[in-house]
Amino acid sequence: MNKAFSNLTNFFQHVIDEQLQIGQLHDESNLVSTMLDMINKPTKLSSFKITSDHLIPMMSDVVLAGVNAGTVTMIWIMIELTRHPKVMKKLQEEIRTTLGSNKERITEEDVQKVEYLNLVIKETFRLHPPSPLLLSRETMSDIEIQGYHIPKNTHIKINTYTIGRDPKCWTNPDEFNPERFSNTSINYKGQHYELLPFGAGRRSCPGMNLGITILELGLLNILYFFDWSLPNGMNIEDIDMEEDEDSNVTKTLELVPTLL
Ligand code: HEM
Repeated sequence: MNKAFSNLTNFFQHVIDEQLQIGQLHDESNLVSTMLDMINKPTKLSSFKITSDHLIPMMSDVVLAGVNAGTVTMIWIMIELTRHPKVMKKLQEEIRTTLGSNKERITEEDVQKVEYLNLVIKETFRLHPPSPLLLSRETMSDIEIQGYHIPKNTHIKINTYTIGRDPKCWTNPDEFNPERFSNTSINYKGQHYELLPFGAGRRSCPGMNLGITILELGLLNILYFFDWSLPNGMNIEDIDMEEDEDSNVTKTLELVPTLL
């Protein structure tokens, strides 16, 4: 682990050095450039000041906390779409109709235009939250929950995986059915405790908006330009639906793209 972190730190330092060499500050589309720019800007005494010590930890947050959860969610979405061809067809038709034909590139402006994609994302988060136990919490005082006494300083895990499949919260909870979200205001922003893929409260995910944008942009691209099928000889029943044993669940899936 030390070796892996040391390699990662060297890599981040290399990216920073490269950016410093290019010397093009004020580029808002580039995170490293933006942070370097903030280091040089004067700040009010009372506000948070970014220094060069913050750079590598912040880059590592973005890569470690940000890349895996989005990647795993995208893989689970593709798995569920492959297992449910009618949903895949409906989604691709809606994407292609909404965005129009002959598009050369999907851009951020296209994100959030496709309502059904949002339902598919919510339904996948419900069944496959990428951080099923969230971050641990610790009780600050003795509390009583449903007759159970929980002492001060107890570590608590919130099991969003089980909540997402709880029949008290969801009708036919094991069924993948994005339409269940069509007439409800339930979203993943931390106010609805039955769906908490980004957690809730002060320690909820600060990268939610970026995570959702990356997810939508990636999915729009792969679903607009390509049709997807399982490799020859593989059937829907052969898809492994087990989560890997990991608190930050990982997953793989092999699919064959066909360019439209
Ligand atoms: C689909 C994408 C993502 C999902 C599902 C996700 C999910 C989560 C969850 C469940 C937590 C724990 C929240 C809690 O315990 O209440 C968390 C924390 C965190 N996430 Fe994300 N995340 C995503 C993307 C990102 C991105 C893109 C970034 C950064 C660019 C990011 C940065 C972080 C950080 C720094 C924390 C720790 C916050 C703290 O300790 O206070 N995440 N995320």
